[in-house]
Amino acid sequence: MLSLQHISKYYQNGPNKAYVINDLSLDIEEGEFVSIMGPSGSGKSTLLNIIGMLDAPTDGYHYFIDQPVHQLKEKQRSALYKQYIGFVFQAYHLIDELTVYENIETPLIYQDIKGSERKALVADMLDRFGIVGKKDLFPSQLSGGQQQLVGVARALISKPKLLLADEPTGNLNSKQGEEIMELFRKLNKEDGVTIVQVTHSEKNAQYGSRIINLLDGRIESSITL
Ligand SMILES: Nc1ncnc2c1ncn2[C@@H]1O[C@H](COP(=O)(O)OP(=O)(O)OP(=O)(O)O)[C@@H](O)[C@H]1O
Repeated sequence: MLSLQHISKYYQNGPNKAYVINDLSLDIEEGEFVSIMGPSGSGKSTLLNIIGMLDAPTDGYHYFIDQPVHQLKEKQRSALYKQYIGFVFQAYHLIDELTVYENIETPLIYQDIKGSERKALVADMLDRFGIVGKKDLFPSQLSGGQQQLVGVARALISKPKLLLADEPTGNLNSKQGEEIMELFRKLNKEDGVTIVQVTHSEKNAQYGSRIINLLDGRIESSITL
């Protein structure tokens, strides 16, 4: 599904280059559920953002669904992202002024999907996530776990092939966190969604099929579970 080859990302620090990702190569197959771990500052979020095309590497080759991402123009990258990728963030990134319903609907509006179809898709998603009764509430009126469910529902509404999650349970209590992990497991096993998550939790990492440990912007180990 994706291939990173000799990827580096550095920031120019006076005359020095501060490497955040250092000559990293990684292939991820369709259907995998990969957990990225490593100490703070090891480059986990940067790597996830590069995979999700939200950040561009300074060097290297990046292929996604056979497209050479490193050669694409911004507009083409953004079209690829919209078609194939869903992103879940630790801090939810919901829009405060929109209701639950409207938050979930937003990606469909960007995809120019017509009103009646949007309505049916959002209704399905609300039903599936058991949040029909919350649809007219605003994010601030929900618990953290419920907000993250909305974040995941929004990421999934456009049926992405690749779901990226940066510490998706970071702000949740352990029960809420388990629910999100169970949901990811189901999405991966039953719906075939490829998942890459960044996590500090060994327990959450075990939900996946492979654990990649980063250290100083390099892969220290890759363990298949
Ligand atoms: N704009 C920038 N300029 C300079 N350095 C940066 C910039 N953005 C990120 N970095 C550095 O990149 C390094 C890796 O950051 P990243 O967020 O990828 O780490 P992480 O492993 O996800 O950390 P954490 O677990 O704390 O979230 C950090 O040392 C950070 O200071």
